[in-house]
Amino acid sequence: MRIGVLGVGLIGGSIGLAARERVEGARVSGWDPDPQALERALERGAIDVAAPTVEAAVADAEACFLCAPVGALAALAERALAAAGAECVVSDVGSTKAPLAAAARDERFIGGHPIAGAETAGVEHARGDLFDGAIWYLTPMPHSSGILYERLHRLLKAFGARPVAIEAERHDRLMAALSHLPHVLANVLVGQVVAASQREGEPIPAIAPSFRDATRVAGSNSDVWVDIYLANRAAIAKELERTSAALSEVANALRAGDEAWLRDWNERARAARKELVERDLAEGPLHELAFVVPNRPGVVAQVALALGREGVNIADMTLAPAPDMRSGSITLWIAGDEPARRARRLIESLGFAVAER
Ligand SMILES: NC(=O)C1=CN([C@@H]2O[C@H](COP(=O)(O)OP(=O)(O)OC[C@H]3O[C@@H](n4cnc5c(N)ncnc54)[C@H](O)[C@@H]3O)[C@@H](O)[C@H]2O)C=CC1
Ligand SMILES: O=C(O)C(=O)Cc1ccc(O)cc1
Repeated sequence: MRIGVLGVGLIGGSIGLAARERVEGARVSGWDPDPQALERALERGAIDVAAPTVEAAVADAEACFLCAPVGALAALAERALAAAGAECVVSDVGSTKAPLAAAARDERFIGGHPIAGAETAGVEHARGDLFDGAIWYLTPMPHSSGILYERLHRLLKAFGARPVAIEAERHDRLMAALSHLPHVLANVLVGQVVAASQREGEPIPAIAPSFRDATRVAGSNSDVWVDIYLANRAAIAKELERTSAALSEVANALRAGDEAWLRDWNERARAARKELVERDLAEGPLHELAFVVPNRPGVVAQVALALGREGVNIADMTLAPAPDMRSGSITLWIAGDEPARRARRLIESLGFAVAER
């Protein structure tokens, strides 16, 4: 499979490594506006070929990933889509999806976002196993090609990831809370401790483990994060307002010396964190669900989004058009008895009869 990677940094480089290590016959063509980054990607074995232009990297690709900072993605998508063939799926890895709204009008474009990474930058830190077990959000539109969605899903599975469909706007609101807020808070925490040290006229004698854990992502790659903050500024600002309100509530309980409130608040946080972390790890026996759908645009996106919305993970999928091309057979593999039951109910509620094999 020929794969184009535009922007060969931490994430683009990891895609290149994952493809070259795990996808039979993969040939990765990379491009980056920074010639040194491109050279380092070649040295690291993250790409097979250093392409001289976007067009050359994309020319005969079957899949193309846009891996530049979010602020550069819209223009890059336009260029890549103009150069890509009719059968090439074009995706991106941007941490926010709103900037790709125009590109998403093309049936070959399916937005994406791996929830894996690091506070580091550049291909030096890229890893072929970076996406193992990681959720990889996909944002198909009703007009997105079902065939290309399936190809992308399969490729991401080969990278070790767990693709999950979600609407672009929901994705951005969710990420504001789940990823962007922790990055803002890490920066604020560092600032608070520096200010406390100055106020006390004391150097900080020792860094507590809790401080180290909670501030790991402080000051992450500015080239990437300033773009994310700007692209999702309204949703992040809203999250910060909610956070301020929550902090005020804690401050009030502290001033009042409200032991019962503090105990209950702390217990609820422990239980909620445990549930969130364990839910991420939950797996189970694989169920194979097959159903026939009419061959109309949007049907794959409709099914994938319905399951994604209810937290049902599609472990694997295949799509087989009938010979007359008027219908197609979709097979989904769902891990866990309860998620499989839920998936079946959801698919049936969309009007499709499900057979379990
Ligand atoms: N770092 C992380 O943990 C994660 C990052 N992302 C997203 O992945 C994307 C890339 O981030 P990283 O790989 O971490 O950054 P990076 O800084 O390691 O790599 C970015 C690369 O893009 C190149 N670039 C800059 N402008 C470009 C353009 N116009 N066209 C093509 N390439 C261009 C840079 O030269 C650099 O090599 C960002 O959109 C980010 O939001 C997504 C998930 C995780
Ligand atoms: O290092 C971490 O914990 C991260 O949070 C990495 C990360 C950064 C940006 C993303 O859009 C997704 C994941």
